[in-house]
Amino acid sequence: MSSLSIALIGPGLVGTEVLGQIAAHGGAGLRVVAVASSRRVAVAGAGDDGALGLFAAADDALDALTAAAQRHRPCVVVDCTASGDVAARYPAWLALGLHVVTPNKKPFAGPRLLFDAIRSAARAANVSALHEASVGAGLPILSTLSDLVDTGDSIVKIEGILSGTLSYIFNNFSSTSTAANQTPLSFSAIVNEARQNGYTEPDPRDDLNGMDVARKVVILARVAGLNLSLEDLPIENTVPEPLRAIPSADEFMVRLPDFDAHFAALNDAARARGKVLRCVGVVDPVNPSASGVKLAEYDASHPFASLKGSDNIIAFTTKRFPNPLIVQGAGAGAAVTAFGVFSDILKIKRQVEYASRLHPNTHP
Ligand SMILES: NC(=O)C1=CN([C@@H]2O[C@H](COP(=O)(O)OP(=O)(O)OC[C@H]3O[C@@H](n4cnc5c(N)ncnc54)[C@H](OP(=O)(O)O)[C@@H]3O)[C@@H](O)[C@H]2O)C=CC1
Ligand SMILES: N[C@@H](CC=O)C(=O)O
Repeated sequence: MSSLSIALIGPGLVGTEVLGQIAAHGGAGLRVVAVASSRRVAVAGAGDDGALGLFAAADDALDALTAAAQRHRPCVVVDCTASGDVAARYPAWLALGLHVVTPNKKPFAGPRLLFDAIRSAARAANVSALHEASVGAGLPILSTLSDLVDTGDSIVKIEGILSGTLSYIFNNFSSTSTAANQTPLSFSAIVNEARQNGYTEPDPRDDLNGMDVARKVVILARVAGLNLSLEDLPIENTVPEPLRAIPSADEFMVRLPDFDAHFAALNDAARARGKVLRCVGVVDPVNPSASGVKLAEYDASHPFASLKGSDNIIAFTTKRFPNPLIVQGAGAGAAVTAFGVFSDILKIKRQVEYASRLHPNTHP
């Protein structure tokens, strides 16, 4: 018996993996009642055991998904897009009594008004809007931060490598250049690998221009109780100026090798000083103007210098943890991101089951 329905938007890399993990777990007691992309939707019939229909073209795919979600409450809308338009619908979904789970950063890092509207709509309708995977993919970063804040700790600083893509790029770039017996991989070749591995945003410039990290900095700051927005942050943009306005991501990738020498020079200059390049995000509640995204050089002995693969590392310095509490592990890729989404869904399922034991005949 399924106690919770799923209406999933965005069956791309992450969305397909979420559906795959649910199926591989025998359905996990969940029932998928709608799947929508930008122009197509498949929905289940109105009856309790209606199967998911064929994926059909629709101008109003999200309206059809919303109607199916309402018919099958309690239901979680799972947003696996990177869309601001989809994000703008969260307050309405929550007000309808639908839960929301997402790895999308835009709803929580965009306009402060939307962030506040999401939180107050969720409170008013007694439903959840969970987004663990929006920072650090499947790593327990937002849940750890919420627990620290909710139990009265004071956040002194949050600092870390928050991009799986930039971690992968700079970990590999510094290591291939320093190994004497290895042909160094070019910057553009490593960016291409990160894209093929599923670490980048749909447009890899959203990683390279610092915006993905900046969004994570804003989310961390807001969950920590600070009133910070993207406009308040200095953000270091590593995309070469002539490539910033190119319309398509594919064309950007074709032109990127023209700038390999520029990136090799940056890397070699750091190396000559015995350092490596790393892109770091900082939330500093004590001195908010020190918050931001920077490309900095680190000694080889620094914990940020020895990461592997797409690892993220986040250090929470707090009143209780003057020696920081550290969370580290793979911070991008379909499997770990879908794990973060799936585990948020299961948290809601447990709440729904508990509530229905306490108050049979009511939902959500
Ligand atoms: N990749 C990773 O490691 C991580 C990703 N994330 C986040 O996960 C999200 C998904 O990323 P990813 O799977 O790589 O992206 P993809 O580009 O692979 O998939 C995006 C999906 O969203 C759909 N979509 C886009 N716009 C709309 C819209 N307006 N209405 C309905 N559907 C829409 C697309 O459908 P169509 O083709 O029809 O446009 C596509 O199915 C992003 O927010 C990303 O930041 C978070 C953590 C880690
Ligand atoms: N593009 C992002 C994906 C996860 O948020 C990253 O590289 O970290």
